[in-house]
Amino acid sequence: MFVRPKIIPVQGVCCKLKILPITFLTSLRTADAFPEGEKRRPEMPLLFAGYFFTKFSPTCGPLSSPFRPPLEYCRVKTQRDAWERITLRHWFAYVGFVWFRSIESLSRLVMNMNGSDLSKFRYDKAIVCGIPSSLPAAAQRQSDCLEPVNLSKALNQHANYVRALKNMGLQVIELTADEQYPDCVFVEDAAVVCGDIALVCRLGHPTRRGESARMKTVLQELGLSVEEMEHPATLDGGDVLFTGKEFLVGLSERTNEQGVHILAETFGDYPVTAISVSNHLHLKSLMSMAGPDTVMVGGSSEADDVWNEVEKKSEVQV
Ligand SMILES: CN(C)C(=N)NCCC[C@H](N)C(=O)O
Repeated sequence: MFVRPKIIPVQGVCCKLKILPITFLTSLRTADAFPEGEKRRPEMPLLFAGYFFTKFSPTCGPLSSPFRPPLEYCRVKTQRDAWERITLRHWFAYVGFVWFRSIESLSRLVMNMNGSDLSKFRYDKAIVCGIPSSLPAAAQRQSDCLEPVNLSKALNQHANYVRALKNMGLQVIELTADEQYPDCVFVEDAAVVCGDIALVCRLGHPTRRGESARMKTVLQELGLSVEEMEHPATLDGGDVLFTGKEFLVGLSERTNEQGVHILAETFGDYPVTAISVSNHLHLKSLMSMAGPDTVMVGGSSEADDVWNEVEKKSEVQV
């Protein structure tokens, strides 16, 4: 089942020819991403149509605006949905190869068309930290009844993770495990990096605050412009979801309003929106980016509530 796109009359022959098959395919894929019973978004095909209209025909710009959806991100529930949505872009790129004899030029066009600048997600370095043997006994847990951490399994998973990062061509900066800090493996909490700016966090849990000092030195050595958060602000990187267009920041047990405020000051080029998170550790325990403009959201009712708040508050709305 999918929602049949409404084709808006448009001036310009070349525009009409290119738009039809692409709009059709888009509507099919969009409907796939929303399981039976979930609210359909008939406006999505129109969004794509709208972009084609504005990009291909100078005469039809104003037509596109009333049909834009309230939020530019697409919510997916599984990796398969995310993959399908992203393959759609590859399909565009393939068509581009045939039409333009240059994948580069069309993929650039597709990115502009969707307003997503993929360069914001193109990384060349990754920082990781080893797992200390103190983790199973002393790391913070959300509940005492959780299954104990299996250290050898964790070490094995971590080694695979580092290998995967290296295979992607990233330069991997490997920090040694610090036994003083049982949670030090979760490096993403200690700093937020965007472009050439790094914000060293004051972590929300007092047992983790000391992790920031080493991270600060590493980021400075990488030549980034480093800012540091001070008392009373707290923020864990796990609460920070960068979509490429804005920051969504969980207000949680670990991240307070002052922390959100400092993040907004530090990364002034982007809108920053606070989202309430309760019953879960971080915003990114509930959702994460799965591709350009594609957010993977958990299936729990808490994840639904938090996503609803994102829909209401996100700055990337028209
Ligand atoms: C989104 N995630 C998973 C994170 N960014 N960090 C998890 C930190 C877990 C650690 N035991 C703690 O309680 O701090």
